[in-house]
Amino acid sequence: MAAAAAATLGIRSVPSNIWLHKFGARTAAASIRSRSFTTLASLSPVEDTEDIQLNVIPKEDARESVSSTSNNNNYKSNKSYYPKRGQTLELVCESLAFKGKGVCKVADSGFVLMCDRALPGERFIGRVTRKKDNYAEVKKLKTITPHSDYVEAPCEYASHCGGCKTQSLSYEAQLKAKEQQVRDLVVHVGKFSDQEPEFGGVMKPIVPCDIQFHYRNKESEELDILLTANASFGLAVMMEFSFGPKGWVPAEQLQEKSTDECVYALGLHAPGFFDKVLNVNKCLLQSDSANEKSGNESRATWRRTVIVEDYGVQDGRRKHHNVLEKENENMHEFHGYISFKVVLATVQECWRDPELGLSPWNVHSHTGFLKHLMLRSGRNIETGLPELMVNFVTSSDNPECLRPLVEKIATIPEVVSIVNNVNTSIGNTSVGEKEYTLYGKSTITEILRGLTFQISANSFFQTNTRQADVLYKLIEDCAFLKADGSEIVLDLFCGTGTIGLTLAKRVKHVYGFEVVAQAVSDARQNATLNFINNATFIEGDLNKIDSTFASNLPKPDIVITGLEMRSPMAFSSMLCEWHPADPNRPGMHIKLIKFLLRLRASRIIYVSCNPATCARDLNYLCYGVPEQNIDGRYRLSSLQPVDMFPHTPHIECVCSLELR
Ligand SMILES: C[S@@+](CC[C@H](N)C(=O)[O-])C[C@H]1O[C@@H](n2cnc3c(N)ncnc32)[C@H](O)[C@@H]1O
Repeated sequence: MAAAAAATLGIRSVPSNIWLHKFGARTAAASIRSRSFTTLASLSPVEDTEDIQLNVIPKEDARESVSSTSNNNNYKSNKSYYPKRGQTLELVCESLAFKGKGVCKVADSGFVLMCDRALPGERFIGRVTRKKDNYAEVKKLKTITPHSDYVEAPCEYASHCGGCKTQSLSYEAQLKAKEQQVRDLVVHVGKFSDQEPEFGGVMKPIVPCDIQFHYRNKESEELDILLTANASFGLAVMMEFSFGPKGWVPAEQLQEKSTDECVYALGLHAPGFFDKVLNVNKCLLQSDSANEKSGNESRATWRRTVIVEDYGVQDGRRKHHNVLEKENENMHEFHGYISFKVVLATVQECWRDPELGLSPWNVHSHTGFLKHLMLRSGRNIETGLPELMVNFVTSSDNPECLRPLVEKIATIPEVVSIVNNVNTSIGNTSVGEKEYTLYGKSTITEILRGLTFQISANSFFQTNTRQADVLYKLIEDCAFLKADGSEIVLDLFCGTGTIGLTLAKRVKHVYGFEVVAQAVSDARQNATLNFINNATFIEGDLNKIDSTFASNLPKPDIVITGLEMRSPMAFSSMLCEWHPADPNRPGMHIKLIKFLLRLRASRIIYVSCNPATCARDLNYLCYGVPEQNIDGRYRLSSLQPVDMFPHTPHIECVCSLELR
């Protein structure tokens, strides 16, 4: 069957490397070796090692011994080499993989080493920290030669915060790396052949995020970057801060910081640590470099200067509001940002006050009250001005404790909603079992593709509204709607109904499925708000469907599937073996894949923010799952990467599949 599919589709690679289903160390090495690469890990001693002692691997430590030396790296091996935990190597980063980890390879064997914060082209010394059968993780100890697309990272937290890992890579290089990553995954996981002429037409160049060019000065870039700071959140639309009992200060800054800065933190998680919170205070409030700028001052800088100089956090709000009211245009993200900054400053200013009796959540002892502060911005649909939702996530049900904070925040004009999500679980999630509205409304609004959307605290909404507009336009283009009102659209993972509703006016009916009750209720409300009466939203878990799923609905012509990235997936699907029936695997559940293959809608538009699982699911839909006797039925007609979040590892893909 697979062979037949290959013949029909033309662009499937010959399955000599079984990347997808049997990706053990041997196959990994073989597959990687079959690709051309010029940068290799070296075992040769490094001259300038200072305190870093490079380990030359003893023969007995390698599974297969290392032989002679000499090639570009003065090293040559004719056998595989597998480094051990604790060993120190000189490495060159070749490319970026999922989650922005740098990919390096051992000479000749092609054994893969992944290193956080290594950037393509960078030569560095790294220590192996974790070893798996088919790859190892490495901690960067020292850069020997930086990558060639180096730019100065504008944010002071760049090297410590878990969000914007690629700030010091030029934006062009970031785009190139993201595009390459998608291409690699589609070829090696999806098993589509990039050697076929059709591939060029299928794989589109990445769509950049134009926000890069909106605020040209460094200050403004810093704003953008901060707004993308918490990995999954985007530009001026949503930010999540965590409370912690002890602030985390990077080792190199310990000397500079006063000790009281380490006590009770509210900020961003240190990369890779669920229990370390980097206090975000100065970064959002500092004015130094804005004040240094003169003459050629952009509007953005001017606004920022106004805020910084005249906008006393407590007293100047009205003044700032007046400034905002005089402004219009498409600057609402920036306005939203300023409001974020003021809310954060206000909370930072008073939450530690002992009289309030508020304590931060301790992830180890499971004590404390305040877990997260979530800020979400939308737009007032009449004025276009930003409106903000402030969401306190607490560990227990005691909203009255928040009253003094609420009173202060409520005086910020842009704040229209303050809610409290109560999450009594010991986990770190922000969705509460209970939600209280402590001030104003329980939702905010946003405008997207000419429609108005209402968003609750726990409903998904694309976090970079400006780029979401671009994304949704691409989806609309891929849908090739007849626009004669005859088609049925099935919008899976519909969130607040955004994608389906943007198509609704040109089709017969939209059916949306979503697991979060609040989002379903928002979606229904959004249909009403936009006078759309041909959309039905249904609550349900798409991982738990049975053979009767959607059997009572008319057969859809177009299926949109807009998946979510779930946290623990990393790049494992690219490098590790996985089982297609594993219900915990991220991406689409195999039951859903089977459903789609049975359904045979003419077109599927698969929107994903995880190119690894996306590539795997595309493989299923096109080539089937031979182990389960499932035949593929689709042809990948286009794959469009989109950069929604510059400086972060995130990549969105819009894939169009046509029924064969
Ligand atoms: C990335 S969001 C996309 C939402 C929407 N398609 C959009 O573009 O705005 C993914 C959505 O899938 C929902 N979701 C996640 N797992 C689900 C499941 N098992 N069943 C149904 N919906 C799910 C989430 O609640 C979220 O609203």
